[in-house]
Amino acid sequence: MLNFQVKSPGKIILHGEHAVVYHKPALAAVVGVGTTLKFQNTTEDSSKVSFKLEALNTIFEIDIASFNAFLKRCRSKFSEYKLDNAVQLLEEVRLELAKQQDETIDLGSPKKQQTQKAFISIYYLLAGAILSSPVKDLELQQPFTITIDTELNIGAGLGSSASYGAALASAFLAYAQHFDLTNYKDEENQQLISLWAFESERVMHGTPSGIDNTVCTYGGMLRFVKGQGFQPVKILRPLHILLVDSKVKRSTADIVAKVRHLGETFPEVINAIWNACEALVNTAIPLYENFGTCQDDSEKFEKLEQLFQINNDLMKAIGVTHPKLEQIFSIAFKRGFFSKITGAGAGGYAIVLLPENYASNEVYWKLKEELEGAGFGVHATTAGGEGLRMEPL
Ligand SMILES: Nc1ncnc2c1ncn2[C@@H]1O[C@H](COP(=O)(O)OP(=O)(O)O)[C@@H](O)[C@H]1O
Ligand SMILES: C[C@@](O)(CCOP(=O)(O)O)CC(=O)O
Repeated sequence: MLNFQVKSPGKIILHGEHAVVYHKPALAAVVGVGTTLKFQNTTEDSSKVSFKLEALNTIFEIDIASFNAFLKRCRSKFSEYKLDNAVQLLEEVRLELAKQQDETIDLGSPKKQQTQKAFISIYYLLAGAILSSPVKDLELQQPFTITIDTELNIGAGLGSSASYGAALASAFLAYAQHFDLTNYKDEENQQLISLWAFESERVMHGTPSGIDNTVCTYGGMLRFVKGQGFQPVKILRPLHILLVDSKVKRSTADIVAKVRHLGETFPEVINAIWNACEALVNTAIPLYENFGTCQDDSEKFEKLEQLFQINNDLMKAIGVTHPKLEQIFSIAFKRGFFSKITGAGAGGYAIVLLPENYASNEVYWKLKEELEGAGFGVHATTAGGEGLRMEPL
């Protein structure tokens, strides 16, 4: 196997977060920041493959002989490995890793839970890719090193987990010869990457909708309905977005559970909000699609700003705002910009819609300065660019 790297983007949800969990459509787009995975063959004489996770300051090592013994046990349990056995395989991986605590070298990271989930994903996706390989009885052979670094803040609504999962999935699937660097973009291969990235998402937060792994794999902007798949939204040019990090930590799984409880307590009220989110997504799509088709887009842009506002108010109604996010919204509003929660909310990132010529607008620089002065992380990017890509190193 040649040395290679994977660039896997993060994402924003433009509209429809939370509603998407209840099978309503959502609109998501990749952003210009993401995860980089480097696969390098090791020349040293080693009996281990190793994973350097820069963001967690941790190294995870897998002993080749014990991993192959694990594969052998799995092959005897699941006669022909298919994704239908995924639930069972994940259980086997959890048991195996619990037995192998010693294999983990923790470099003093306090982020134990994050680290544990990151390790489970590696073991699970590597085993899954090899067990389902078109090469019969494939095993781990030569030692290799995988280094993963990210520009995404973890657990903040930019899809760091899906970006991580898709990077791992593509690397392991290529290693297990499902495809190579020339054909990974074929439809069936992208489907496979997204499927395994979804499996990693299940490790991270239980019952993901699947929107994050889909958009991160395919890229662009897309309309997604849980259980039904997605359609690309054909945009003429990427959208300009300001990512604003509230620096408030939160867990997607906890917020989704809280919102679910609210919906169970007031089903009619909350269902009305999900219906409004659906109408909002359907109204927004033609605006995004037509953006850039004529010289003056100002009317469309103003409508999108209004939809940002309505969407954000709907999110506030389900209780997923935070005083720090409110501070961001009010700073942006004061300067004439529209912003909203993206992803689970209750912290994490807010997004501000930027006009085409924002960089030559003095008010934009004032906005940036004021947000930074208030202690927020600010990063201007585009939404709707390229999805996951693999290239030789
Ligand atoms: N670069 C990375 N390296 C290792 N693990 C990562 C990385 N990025 C994300 N993760 C994993 O993803 C989890 C975060 O998932 P989640 O709470 O859904 O956040 P997000 O909204 O950013 O996707 C972390 O606990 C960690 O296990
Ligand atoms: C709230 C939700 O709609 C989006 C969560 O996004 P994130 O994990 O905050 O990036 C949940 C989901 O789609 O699984």
